[in-house]
Amino acid sequence: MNSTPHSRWPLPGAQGTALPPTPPAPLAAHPPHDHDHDHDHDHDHDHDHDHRTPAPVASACAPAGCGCSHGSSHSDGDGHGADDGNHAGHDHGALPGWARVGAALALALLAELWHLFAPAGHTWQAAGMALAAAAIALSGLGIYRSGLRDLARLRLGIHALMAVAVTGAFLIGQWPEAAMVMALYVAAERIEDGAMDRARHAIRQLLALAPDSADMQGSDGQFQRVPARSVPLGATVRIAPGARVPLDGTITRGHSAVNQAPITGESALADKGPGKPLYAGSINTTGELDMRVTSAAGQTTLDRIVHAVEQAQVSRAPTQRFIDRFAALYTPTVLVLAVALAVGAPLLLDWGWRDALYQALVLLVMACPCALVIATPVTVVSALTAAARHGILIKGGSALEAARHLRAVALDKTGTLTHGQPTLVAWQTWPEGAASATQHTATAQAALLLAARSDHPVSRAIAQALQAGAGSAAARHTAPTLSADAVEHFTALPGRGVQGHINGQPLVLGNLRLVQERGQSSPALEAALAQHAEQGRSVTLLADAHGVRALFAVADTLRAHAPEAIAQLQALGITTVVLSGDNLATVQAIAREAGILEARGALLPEDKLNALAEMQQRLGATAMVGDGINDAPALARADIGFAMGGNGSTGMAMETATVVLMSDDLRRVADTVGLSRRTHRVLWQNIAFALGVKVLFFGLALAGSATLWMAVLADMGASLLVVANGLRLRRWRGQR
Ligand SMILES: Nc1ncnc2c1ncn2[C@@H]1O[C@H](COP(=O)(O)OP(=O)(O)OP(=O)(O)O)[C@@H](O)[C@H]1O
Ligand SMILES: [Zn+2]
Repeated sequence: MNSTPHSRWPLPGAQGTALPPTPPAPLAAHPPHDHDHDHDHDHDHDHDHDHRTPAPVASACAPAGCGCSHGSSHSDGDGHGADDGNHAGHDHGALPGWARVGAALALALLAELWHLFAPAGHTWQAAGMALAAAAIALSGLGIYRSGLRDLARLRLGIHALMAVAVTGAFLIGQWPEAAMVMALYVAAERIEDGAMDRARHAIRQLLALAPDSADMQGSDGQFQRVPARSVPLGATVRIAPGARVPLDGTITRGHSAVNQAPITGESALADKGPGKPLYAGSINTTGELDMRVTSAAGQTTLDRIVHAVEQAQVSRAPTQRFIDRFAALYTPTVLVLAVALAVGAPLLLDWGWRDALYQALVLLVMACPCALVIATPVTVVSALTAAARHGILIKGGSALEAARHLRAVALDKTGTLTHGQPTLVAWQTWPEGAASATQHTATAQAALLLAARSDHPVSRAIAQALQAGAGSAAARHTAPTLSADAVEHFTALPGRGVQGHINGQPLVLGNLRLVQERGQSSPALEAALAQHAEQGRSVTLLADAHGVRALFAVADTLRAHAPEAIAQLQALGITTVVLSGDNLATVQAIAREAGILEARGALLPEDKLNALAEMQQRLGATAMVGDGINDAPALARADIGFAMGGNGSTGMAMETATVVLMSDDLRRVADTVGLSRRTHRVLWQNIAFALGVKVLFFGLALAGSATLWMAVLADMGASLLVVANGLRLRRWRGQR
């Protein structure tokens, strides 16, 4: 339970995350780039990426070396990790700018017209060929260069195939077509490149929501507008009504309704006052607020969301790995077929060698798996972005794809089904009525001291309530003397409570399990506990060496959307189970309220892990939803770990989880499953379509009636359609 927004954030790439290792340069190292995504940024961003990420950046390219777009055209497949630095430059060398592509297209068109209308004769013919050659040179030099490099390494990249196809077509007298094919191919690559880039950087638009300047209080007490980047931690910043919050902070003065949609995806306004966290990018609607800055520019929750999504895009989704493997086989297979056609058709089918060669060249162009290969990353990246915008931070394509297989969801109780902010509703000394007034006060003091040392929600509830009592009572003057250091040998007992010595006396504050283990339980005590448990309250006991001295009952409230969320999961055919460290009767009461049929209580962290493994065995793929340190092992073990990311969650849980629910809204679990199913549908629509087009052209080529530029246009058309279909996911809205 940390209290500042920045300290309880999943540190992308920190130990134990599902993210790939964080590259050394954090977001903050690129502040100038971070906000300029409105103009043509292909270059900046790709370079940005190339040195920030160890893996190929969501590059769709198959190991076989498809040259297909995505700002990368990695003809040097396996060289990615090794020579990141220089392939960035080489990629862009392969693709000329739009001006040159346009000029090449115009020249190719001219060559085509020349071919049709120019009078016969060697001079005219030669001039036409020169036009075509110019078009090819303008657009295709980079392709030739990387194609040759691939050939030299005995790798059959699409660039090599294109170079061969275009040269071959030119040589067999199809020079206008050769020119058109090269120009169209390069144009298509550029378009895909841009689309992929836009999809990948759509998440960056979130960053623009945090203003670049802040009204900071100077040493003279006056507020002055300064660049947000120069605001130090701890500074006071004022946010006018209607303005956006520039940095993360804690409110020090004022009350207002705040729209936190960029962070939580929740456009419902949150009422906030002193002590509450504010997130950069949120809109302050009604009142003026002052806040103490808790995270510098580049380190805000918003920055971290964007960074986490970008990291997620780097990791390859399973479908993508499958397509990559497929593409690696597809290209050489088509190549073999092309050679077979060129050699076999004249011998076996009596085709003219020119026709056979031509159709073989068509097959070479078709060997490009572009549409197939771009279909997956565009779709996955769009889905991850849409999810982030709705407060679902998915840390990798694998989790996105896995969610649709979920058969069961295990939920933690405290902080997940409930708000995790219990309050003390009753306390009494034990045995009942035996304590004098002084003993009563001393007991409260001891419990307060122990509880105050712990971050556990139960302890905090006890400490808060007893503190308030102590502050107003006659005991006020004794409180300062027994300060926190009055507790010696303080230890947390996970799943049980805490222990420590006060005035040399060993004391424990914990649950019934702890007291039973110490042999200090009794039927009377357990009966008293059962009464509270029936009402969903958790009971904590204070005990010394001689026995139980007091009993504290805390109650937590069910999250508003919990019953609806559980119903949604059940409607999806997903079994829900509560796994809690709290005692069983209490857990059962809360589970009943939420509509969950199965409840397990009194679980230690390792028991939670075992319970989860048992669910995986019995029910199939199981997710865990949790918020606490005691949930971390189960979150890691689960097929998908969901962490509550809003108020009160522990950084540990968020680091371990593969999905963080920024809004603490349990309905997002069902939403994630829905998005996963939707993504899966789009992925396979795309794959089927891209393959269908290839099969169609295959047939046409074998029938001898495909033309080169039809093949290129079809490849381009298929790529564009597939990209458009994938981008549709950016508009996904969840179930509401
Ligand atoms: N620091 C503590 N102070 C007081 N009680 C504690 C403390 N730690 C654990 N307990 C007791 O042990 C029980 C189990 O704790 P644990 O942290 O494993 O689960 P929890 O967070 O309360 O519940 P859940 O598993 O549903 O989140 C708590 O319900 C509480 O009664
Ligand atoms: Zn292609």
